[in-house]
Amino acid sequence: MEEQKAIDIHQLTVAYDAKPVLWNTSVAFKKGKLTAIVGPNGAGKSTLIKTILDFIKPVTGQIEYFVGKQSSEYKEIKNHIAYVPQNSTVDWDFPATVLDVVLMGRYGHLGWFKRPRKKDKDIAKEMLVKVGMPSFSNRQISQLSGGQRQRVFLARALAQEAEIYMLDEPLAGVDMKTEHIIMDLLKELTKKNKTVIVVHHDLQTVEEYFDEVIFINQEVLNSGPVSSVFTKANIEETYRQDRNLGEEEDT
Ligand SMILES: Nc1ncnc2c1ncn2[C@@H]1O[C@H](COP(=O)(O)OP(=O)(O)OP(=O)(O)O)[C@@H](O)[C@H]1O
Repeated sequence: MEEQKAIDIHQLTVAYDAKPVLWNTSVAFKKGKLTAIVGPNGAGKSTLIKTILDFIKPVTGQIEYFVGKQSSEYKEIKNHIAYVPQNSTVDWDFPATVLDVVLMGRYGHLGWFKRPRKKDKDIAKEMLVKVGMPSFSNRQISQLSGGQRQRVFLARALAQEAEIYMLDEPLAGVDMKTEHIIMDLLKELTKKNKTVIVVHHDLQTVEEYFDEVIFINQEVLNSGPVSSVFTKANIEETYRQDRNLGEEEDT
């Protein structure tokens, strides 16, 4: 049986200030799988995620989203995609409690009055238990460590009860215990046939953690099951210095 797609990307080119950073990229993310996006700094990994999330408009190309069977446009399915941004890109001085942040994940589920109901609060609290932070509900987010912040953002994504989860470097700067908590929760999602896409930097753990891998360096160079695609040759091709033109120009 052919595997179902969650997201299908066709010939995507994305540019900043008319300078392309992703070229003619075609790739599919499989439903119910845990996929790693790997590639060197500046390869376009975050750009790909942000384009999927409609934060950036591509120069050319299309993205199809499959929530259920039919292909849809982003605006129709946006509540079904949860996003955990890179820790470093978030303003953590913003005055909000941990529970406020996790409740933001419920926004797409709120009714006419846009006020969280008891059910939303219960789900948010349940997700804080899942990430091992039930006693942090009333803590200001500015008063959290890096690993705790990652877990709060993961709890927010889980509270959204989405179909597709996109995480940009969720393991950056976290200790081994937190890394295992995060990866166990992501695996649990795929067991419920949810799709999980992770920008990942640690090549040592790709085989242990992921089902699928996408090698990217300004274009998708290889993609498929980790068992067949995560090879030395593909790693070397992706991380070859002379490939990363964007990085070299500024140095
Ligand atoms: N807002 C922006 N304006 C202009 N150029 C940008 C912008 N964001 C990213 N870039 C450039 O686009 C290229 C791809 O960046 P991107 O953040 O997608 O890479 P990445 O693979 O996620 O890198 P990293 O592993 O370092 O996070 C880089 O050359 C970067 O300098």
